[in-house]
Amino acid sequence: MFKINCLNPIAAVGMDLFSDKYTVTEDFAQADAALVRSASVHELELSEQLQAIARAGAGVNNIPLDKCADKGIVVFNTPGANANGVKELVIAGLLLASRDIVGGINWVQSVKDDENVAKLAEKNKSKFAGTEIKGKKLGIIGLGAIGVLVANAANRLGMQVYGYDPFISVDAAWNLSRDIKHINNVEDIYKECDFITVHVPLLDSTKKMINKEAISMMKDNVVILNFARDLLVDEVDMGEALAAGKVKKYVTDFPNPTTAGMPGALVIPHLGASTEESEDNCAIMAVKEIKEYLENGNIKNSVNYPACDMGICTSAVRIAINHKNIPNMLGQFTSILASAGVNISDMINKSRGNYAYSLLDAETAVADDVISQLKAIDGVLKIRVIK
Ligand SMILES: NC(=O)C1=CN([C@@H]2O[C@H](COP(=O)(O)OP(=O)(O)OC[C@H]3O[C@@H](n4cnc5c(N)ncnc54)[C@H](O)[C@@H]3O)[C@@H](O)[C@H]2O)C=CC1
Ligand SMILES: O=C(O)C(=O)COP(=O)(O)O
Repeated sequence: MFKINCLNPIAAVGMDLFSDKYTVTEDFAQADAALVRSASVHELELSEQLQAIARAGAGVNNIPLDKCADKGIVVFNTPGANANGVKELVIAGLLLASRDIVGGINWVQSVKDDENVAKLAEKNKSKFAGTEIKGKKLGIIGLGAIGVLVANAANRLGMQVYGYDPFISVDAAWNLSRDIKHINNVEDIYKECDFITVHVPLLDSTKKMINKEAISMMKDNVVILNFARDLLVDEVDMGEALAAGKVKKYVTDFPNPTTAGMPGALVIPHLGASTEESEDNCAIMAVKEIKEYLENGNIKNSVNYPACDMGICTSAVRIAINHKNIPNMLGQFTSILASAGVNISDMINKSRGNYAYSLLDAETAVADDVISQLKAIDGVLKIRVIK
């Protein structure tokens, strides 16, 4: 029986995929695998029993990836599963920044009991007038699952779209409309665009990428949208740029003590992925990843271990070994098995950075002391007999 812990509520349509071989535990310390959305895993103790964590979503900055890898815990995310939800909110953000829809709605509430509300509206509506997005220049930093959808949608709404992503994947490039202007230097986005939206992961290399220096290169009255992570933007610099009138609006999906009351900021309570469809898509993908890993040892969409697929085990035994990516690991595995008279029918070994993963299928049962010998090899982080 596998024990699953949910650190956040996970959509039922995903949880329902767990068969009667699984049970849900309230206790993270007892779990074989955990599901999480934005809850932080950084402070949690990682038990020996924990095999996998699946992030039902894209950003994995709430999970200590290297610490997990070092304990042989495979971390997954669900690439693209919530991208449409975010894209739609970004389009809403473009519109909310262009016309004072929020101010107008709040104003109506302030006169809602006046019987002349209709006349008052006609008299006051010019205070909330704005501009259209058609024809304006939109710069997109990060053309992954979300950036590409935003680019194509904004293009269809008549915007001139500029895209920057030095690490764009082949798939993303294929999906990008040919109308998107390919930018090689992010400064060209800063200098040219009326709207700039950021869709990169939070990494050391991207932290505070939108700062005083970047903003100083931008057009006056620029609108900046951040549906990626608050720490990508130096929000103290942002507050100053809004106060100085350099930035017209800062649309962010991340309330915090700096942004929540910031004049000129439109702050949304992290709703990008909070749609029924995105929540369902993420839950289904995350649960399938965990099941495939626990039941067959196969790894798909991991962010700290290599992809690895040896199908379903048809031999007597399957052993999964999470280990360091150092020389002679396979040599040691095979010689220990050979000395024990175990014939290997199939095997696979994949590496990613400092970590590697091996699956070995054997034709006969493998004794516990042989597994103990494998476990004792220097560089082995975790070992499981799956079947
Ligand atoms: N507001 C919300 O609810 C949500 C927010 N997010 C955030 O959005 C981020 C992006 O999500 P996805 O598009 O699904 O991820 P993704 O991994 O598909 O795309 C990220 C893209 O950023 C690019 N990139 C990395 N460093 C870059 C740099 N320095 N300059 C330009 N491009 C760079 C990568 O090459 C990749 O193409 C996530 O990491 C997460 O933080 C994601 C989903 C929901
Ligand atoms: O997928 C992401 O990166 C998100 O930011 C979505 O977060 P959530 O699952 O809505 O807490």
